[in-house]
Amino acid sequence: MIEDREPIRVALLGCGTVGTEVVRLLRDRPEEFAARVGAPVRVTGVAVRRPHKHPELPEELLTTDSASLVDGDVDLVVELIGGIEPARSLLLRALRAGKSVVTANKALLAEYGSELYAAADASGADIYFEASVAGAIPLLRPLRESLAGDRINRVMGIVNGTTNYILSAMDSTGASYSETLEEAGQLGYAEADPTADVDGFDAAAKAAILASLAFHTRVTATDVHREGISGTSAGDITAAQALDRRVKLLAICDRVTDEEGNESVSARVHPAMIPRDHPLAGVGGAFNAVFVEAESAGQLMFYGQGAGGAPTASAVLGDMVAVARNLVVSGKGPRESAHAQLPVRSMGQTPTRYHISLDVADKPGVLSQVASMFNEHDVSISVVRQQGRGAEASLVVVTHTALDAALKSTVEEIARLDAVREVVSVMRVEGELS
Ligand SMILES: NC(=O)c1ccc[n+]([C@@H]2O[C@H](COP(=O)([O-])OP(=O)(O)OC[C@H]3O[C@@H](n4cnc5c(N)ncnc54)[C@H](O)[C@@H]3O)[C@@H](O)[C@H]2O)c1
Ligand SMILES: N[C@@H](CCO)C(=O)O
Ligand code: NA
Repeated sequence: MIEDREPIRVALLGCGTVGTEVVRLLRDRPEEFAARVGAPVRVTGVAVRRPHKHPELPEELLTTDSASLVDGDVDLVVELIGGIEPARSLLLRALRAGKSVVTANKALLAEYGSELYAAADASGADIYFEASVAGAIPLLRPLRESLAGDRINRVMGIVNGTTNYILSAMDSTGASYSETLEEAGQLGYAEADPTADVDGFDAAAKAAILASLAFHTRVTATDVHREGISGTSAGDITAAQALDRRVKLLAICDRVTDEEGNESVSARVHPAMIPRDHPLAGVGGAFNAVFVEAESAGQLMFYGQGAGGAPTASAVLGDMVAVARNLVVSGKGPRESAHAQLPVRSMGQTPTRYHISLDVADKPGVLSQVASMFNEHDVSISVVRQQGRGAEASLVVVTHTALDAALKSTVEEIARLDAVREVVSVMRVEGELS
């Protein structure tokens, strides 16, 4: 009988938005979990900061002493505190003692992932972290396991719900960035301090995790070029609409092969214009979606709820079942795979495409002056649109692919031309043939 087996003892660290849902789901369906695992799963302690805030939990489970909980008789430590410390020390402590770990902590993994993997490897413990990227969406397990026999060339997606909510609202209502951010806060999407979301830190940590798994290379958050959406204006959104495009904050991880066949990787987070008929353009509100392009599998798309208590708890519970099953059969989950160790490109050396919208003087020769700047930097132009507006005219240029540094310096020089009154919008373009 399953219920007669030794239970898998779980320590939960942190009981906030996600932790509360994990506890609820475990308590609602204990028999189902036992049947799927092959042994009962029992929470033996919950570390919290303020026990009086958790009247829903039996008092004997609650503790403020996380370290003693980790050191006690537990088989699995589930970390839902977030941030670097004390999460890092607590997880290292657990792993070094041979206790497996499930975490949703992208900030920690993106900075100290290798340290955690090494500790897990040394003691034979498991580390699972599906909830850390794109919440409920099964994405990391497909990368770590299902696609382990393929060769991934690109991972591109929307991995932050808060910013996607803001950009979607700006696109549909024409509202300004600050109005929409306030709204997102009221609806509970944006964090109390929304910096991690709107400045792209959250998405950059996720991009580092995705690039590491996709390219079997250690990529940390500092390797990821990061631009948030605080500089995205209603003018950028309108400029995108005029070209039948939408602005999305994208995390993009690429395998880049140079002319000599040398491979490297690049990882970046920035707003980009994508065609309105691109599947990522239709991802609205706080949803996430990620495209994976693999050599044999072709294009895959993962879509669903990337944030929120219950959706994120679904991913945590899936990982808990995986670890518990491994414990029952004395198996092991996947280890770190960083054998390729490809060099990481700087943003300047990453191939991108730009959309540039300019207010220019409406007189002859302006177009050729602008065009010659692109020529000088060896950047070729894909689309040019010029529209007269009385004394002023607007000029829109979309380039072909070039190195980002060349595109950036071209724009800087164009901005200095006398005939250019204002650079209205500069944004990268993704999701179409160059
Ligand atoms: N909320 C989401 O939508 C979501 C989605 C994906 C991943 N995550 C990740 O899940 C983790 C938890 O997020 P959350 O939204 O539940 O955060 P939260 O702030 O709601 O919960 C964290 C809890 O940990 C507690 N805590 C802080 N320090 C502690 C300590 N030393 N010991 C014990 N408890 C402590 C806090 O009091 C709080 O209750 C984070 O790593 C986050 O990035 C969250
Ligand atoms: N703040 C994050 C939570 C999920 O990681 C978001 O908005 O996507
Ligand atoms: Na996920």
